[in-house]
Amino acid sequence: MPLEDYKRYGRQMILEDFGLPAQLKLRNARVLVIGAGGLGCPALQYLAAAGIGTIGIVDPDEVDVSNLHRQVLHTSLRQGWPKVLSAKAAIESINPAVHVIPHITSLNSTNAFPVISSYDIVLDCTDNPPTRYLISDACVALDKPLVSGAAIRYDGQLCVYNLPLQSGDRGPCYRCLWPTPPRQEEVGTCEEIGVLGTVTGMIGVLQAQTAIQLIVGLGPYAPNEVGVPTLLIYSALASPMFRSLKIRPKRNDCPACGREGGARELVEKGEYVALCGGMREDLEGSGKRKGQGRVGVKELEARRAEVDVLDVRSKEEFSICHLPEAHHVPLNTLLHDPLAQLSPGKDTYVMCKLGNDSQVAARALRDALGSGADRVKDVVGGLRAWSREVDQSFPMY
Ligand SMILES: Nc1ncnc2c1ncn2[C@@H]1O[C@H](COP(=O)(O)OP(=O)(O)OP(=O)(O)O)[C@@H](O)[C@H]1O
Ligand SMILES: [Zn+2]
Repeated sequence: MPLEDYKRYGRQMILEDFGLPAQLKLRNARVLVIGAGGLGCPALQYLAAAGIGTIGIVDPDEVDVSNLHRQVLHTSLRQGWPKVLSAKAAIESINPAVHVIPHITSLNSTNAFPVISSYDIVLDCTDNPPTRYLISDACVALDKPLVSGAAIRYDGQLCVYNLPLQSGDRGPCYRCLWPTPPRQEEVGTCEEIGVLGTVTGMIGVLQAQTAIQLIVGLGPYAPNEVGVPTLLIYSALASPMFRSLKIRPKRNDCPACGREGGARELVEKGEYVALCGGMREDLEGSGKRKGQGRVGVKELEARRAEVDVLDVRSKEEFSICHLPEAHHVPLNTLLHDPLAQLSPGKDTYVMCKLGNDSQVAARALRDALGSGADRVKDVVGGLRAWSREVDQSFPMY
């Protein structure tokens, strides 16, 4: 090891059960981090600082200002950079000895095997169910331990899937634990429902720590330990904040890890988006489609004085910004008693941030109304489209 590295890593090398051998294991290790966002950034930061020799990073996305409260490797000056290159630059300034391999691409069923195969351990730091199933299946097929993290709102989870056990067998995979994908309406993104930066930080750091322990063989992953797979549940608002659940062994009927070759076939079939309920076709908020019962923001602008504008966002979001004439009814209140929210004799234009919840609300209002339902419209693209197409000074969050 270079002389300087004795000093650089001295504080961790003197730890019991660590020493020079552990440091050399870290240097020889190859770790793949998929997603350089809220979880990936803190994970990468600590993996690099600890001296992991080779780190691959996969992400197709670019740095946006809305990432910076939690994606701590990216900076204001690197807005617009590919996240992978921004993370690489940050890592190189922390520890120039780390060899960073950039993969500026989305992991998909075509590239999963070639990308993952040359690494020893995989960290799932992504944010969507189709990718989680794909990563898990590919790790089962390639026999790689998978350190999986998730965080949303004030809550997070951590689990090691496909964990090598002392018996020679493997722990359960993601599919064993979550055989059925969540319904689309249960899946919210950070953009839609929010996340605290320190929560993704907690889970990302735990992912890095778990990877280090797996590489070195520490604690539950020491060679003489049984290595019981657990699901760690973190909730910043709960007391205690951490709970740990022992999870069941792998399922014999798991389509991925329950039979030889199953996982490989699943990756090759590549039906991940379909498995998770297809694209959010009818709930997409891109602002492009204007069907029956939908209006664009230009029409809202033209008619805002004569219609009733109903804003169905949460009270927190409404307090951040709203149209002055908007009348506020959070989605859940509206769904509880749709008709109570309608102003008589006026057309109602329903809006939200992106144009997803407003569709749900408008549908409920129309169903409740029966005849005359066409007086209820939802505003395509929501306030995001308003801030882009009508009033650029309107705050967007
Ligand atoms: N299939 C995939 N392959 C590689 N990276 C992925 C894949 N799916 C998601 N990601 C990346 O995982 C990261 C997840 O980060 P995070 O959850 O913090 O969300 P974000 O997309 O950056 O932000 P926001 O949801 O606020 O727009 C993102 O950078 C995203 O591009
Ligand atoms: Zn399984």
